[in-house]
Amino acid sequence: MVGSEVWVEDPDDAWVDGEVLEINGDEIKVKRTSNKTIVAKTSSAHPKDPEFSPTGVDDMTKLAYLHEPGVLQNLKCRYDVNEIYTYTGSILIAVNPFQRLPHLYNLQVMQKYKGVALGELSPHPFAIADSAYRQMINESISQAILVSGESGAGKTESTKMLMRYLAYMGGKVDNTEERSVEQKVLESNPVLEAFGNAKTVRNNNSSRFGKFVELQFDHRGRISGAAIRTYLLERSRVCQVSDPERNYHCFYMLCAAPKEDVDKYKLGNPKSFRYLNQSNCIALDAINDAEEYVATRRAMGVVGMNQEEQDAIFRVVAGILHLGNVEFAKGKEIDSSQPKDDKSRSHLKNAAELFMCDEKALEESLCKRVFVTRDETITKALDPDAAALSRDALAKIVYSKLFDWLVEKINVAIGQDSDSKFLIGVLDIYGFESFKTNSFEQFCINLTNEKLQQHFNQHVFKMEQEEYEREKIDWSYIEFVDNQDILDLIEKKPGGIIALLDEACMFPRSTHETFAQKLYQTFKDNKRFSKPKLSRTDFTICHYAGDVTYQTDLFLDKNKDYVVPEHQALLAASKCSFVSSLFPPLPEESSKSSKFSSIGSAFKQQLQSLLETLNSTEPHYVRCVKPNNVLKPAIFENNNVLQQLRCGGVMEAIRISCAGFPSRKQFHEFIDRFAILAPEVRSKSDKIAACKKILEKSNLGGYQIGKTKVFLRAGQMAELDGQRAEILGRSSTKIQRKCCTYMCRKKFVSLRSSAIQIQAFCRGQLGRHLYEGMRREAASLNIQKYTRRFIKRKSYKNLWFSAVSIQASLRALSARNELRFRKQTLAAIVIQQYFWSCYSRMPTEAEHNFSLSVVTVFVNMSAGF
Ligand SMILES: Nc1ncnc2c1ncn2[C@@H]1O[C@H](COP(=O)(O)OP(=O)(O)OP(=O)(O)O)[C@@H](O)[C@H]1O
Repeated sequence: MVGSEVWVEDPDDAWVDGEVLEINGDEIKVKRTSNKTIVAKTSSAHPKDPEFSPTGVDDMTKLAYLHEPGVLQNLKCRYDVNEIYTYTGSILIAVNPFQRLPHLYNLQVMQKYKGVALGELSPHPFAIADSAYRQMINESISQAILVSGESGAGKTESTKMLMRYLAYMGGKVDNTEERSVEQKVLESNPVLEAFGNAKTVRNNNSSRFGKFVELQFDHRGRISGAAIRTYLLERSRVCQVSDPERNYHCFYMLCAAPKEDVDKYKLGNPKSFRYLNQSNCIALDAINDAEEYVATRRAMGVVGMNQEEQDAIFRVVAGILHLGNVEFAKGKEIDSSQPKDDKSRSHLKNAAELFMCDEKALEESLCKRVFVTRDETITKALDPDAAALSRDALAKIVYSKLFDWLVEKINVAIGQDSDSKFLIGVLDIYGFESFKTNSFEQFCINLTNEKLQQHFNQHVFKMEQEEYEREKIDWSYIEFVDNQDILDLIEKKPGGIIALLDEACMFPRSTHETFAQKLYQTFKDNKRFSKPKLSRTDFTICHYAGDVTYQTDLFLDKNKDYVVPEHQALLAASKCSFVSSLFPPLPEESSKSSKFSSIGSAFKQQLQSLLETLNSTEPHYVRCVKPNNVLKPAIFENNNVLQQLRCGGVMEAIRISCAGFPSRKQFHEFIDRFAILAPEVRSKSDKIAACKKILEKSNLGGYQIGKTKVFLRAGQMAELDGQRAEILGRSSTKIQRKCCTYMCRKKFVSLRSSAIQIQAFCRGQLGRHLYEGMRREAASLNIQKYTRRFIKRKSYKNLWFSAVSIQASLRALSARNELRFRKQTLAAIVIQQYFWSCYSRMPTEAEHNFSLSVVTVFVNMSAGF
């Protein structure tokens, strides 16, 4: 509808939103918020929820529109606020935050989730683990938690959280010295990571094997035993590492070990070993290899490996490194080979010492091959290239046997409980892979994912059915999407790809070309199989998650799980009991009959048994998503995430849901949202009747009313929203009109009253101004008068005061002068009398003058006072 908000496909951002400007047949014109206009196919547009909350919903099934863009928008807006977990029903989607969020996983959080129903608290792996644990206890059914996702998506981290929670719930309070089962299970992680993890372009700590950990519980719900099953360790990495990846962590740890260990194993700089220096990446920022070495040895102790065993393990690891440095040159005989130089000889010697086998025998096993025919035994020399291949084959088989031994040892140390009542299995397995070049490993990985996908589809389908049954609605017509045809193509016996590969491996003359031809012939009409136009040996399988083209070049070699008899004999004869135990003598029969055993078939068997276990459990799913390829926080790449949601089956789950009734709403939510279509229902207390009335008025068909929810077919929610938008649109026009009138009137009235007020004010102001002016003038006259008067008075007063004070001081002065004169006169008379009395006769004139002068002096002197 023109004016409504929609999602349309976009090559860069997967889905973008905008407002519909025009609809022209099968094309719509959409205006984006950036004002950019785009044209898209009407069929590819999806409605946008006008009521979508900016913080999203914690369960995708609560979305009004359960479609790709809605799912993507919801995950993105939650990721933006570090809400990395979201449910899709009971499936947990975990988007890798690429940053530590410790507050999400502490003990308090574990306590919070204990015993709380799924969905009551925010989505979390603890909630999934708790739900599995409760279901196991309450319903006595074994459980499985399947964690999947592409490399670096966070499977191993999620698995650790799940295991921690299960250990917390089922752990024993044990005061004995002996470590508990759950401690051993948790400590097995660092050991398996040291030997089975490596840095890859996609993950700095990538598990190069699949893992199924089975926790066994007693009738009280306590962990009583455990078992770890591993799948398909990537062997080729031991000899071949491409830049900027690394080999398995244990090699670097050992090179960084304390000096006495490094000396003991004749090691040194990792850059000096060919199996490590093919890549420039040696040290990792986030990993301290020396510390990891110590931690790994400690963990090895916890899982029951004694010092002697630990020494032997690292001796074998060092032996492999030395073996890798043995290079070959042409020997004396034609097409023969021998160690290239003294350096190679010295490494050969070191390898022999570390494997505790005979040096000469080691050299022969690398440079020669024995063929047994019906009549005779022929020894054939190998050329330098073949000897190098033989060396690498030996390194790979030793490492793979070592890894199997570690897993076995851990299992023995943890201990199985044969009386256990139920188990909870946690599967951490590689997700679907599709690279530029895909080899046998990708083929096996994708087979695993097809199998798990089928299991997942069946489960989601079952859950849907259960929901419909609970709600008592008719679900009979829902179609089930099945990938059985792909599984048949790969593993059907006889005639599947694996069977044809095994056949090819058994015929000595087969090559990857003949194998590919056979595939093209056999599957020319299979719609899941195709031959790429420009290739003679590749083949493409149309997997549930998309097309993958495989290169057959190394399929035959990689499928052969074959220990060269010379290698077997050499190491079985090792003086080190640990090494010889890795190569127990083969049963007489198998060593004679066929030297070939198929990795593909063995893996298929392993998967079969895994699926059998899973089928006997109630599954729970954790889908891990890697939001970007730069492994950094806060970057959410739509296309990338969408691809993973498709591969991880999340979109398939949604599709299954869409096949039935993808939109469902609780009665009260439905009424809240759509009562506008039938306003009279607001007064109804019967919610079902109210919902029915709304649906009747909207002229929809095919919907179902359950016991607590309304179930709508795909597209019906949009239809209802459209009707609602129309009514809202009409109402809003009416409201706008009324509002405009009201506003205009209000504005007019207020303007008018303002004008009047201004007029009145102005008039008032004028009057006031006049009055004020007059008042001011009067006041100024008064002031003038007063001032004058004041000045006058003040100056008179001052004059008067001065006169009085002058008078007073004059008077005082004259009085003083008079007094002084009198005093002087009196003094002169006294002095005269004195003189006269002195002379007692009439003084002479001289005396008289003298006394006069004395009197004068005296008078002058006193005048000076
Ligand atoms: N919940 C999380 N919190 C913090 N960081 C995480 C979380 N999940 C994953 N990471 C980060 O992502 C990295 C890759 O995660 P992880 O090793 O679990 O991926 P994976 O899916 O097991 O990959 P692979 O298949 O290669 O083994 C981790 O080393 C960690 O740095």
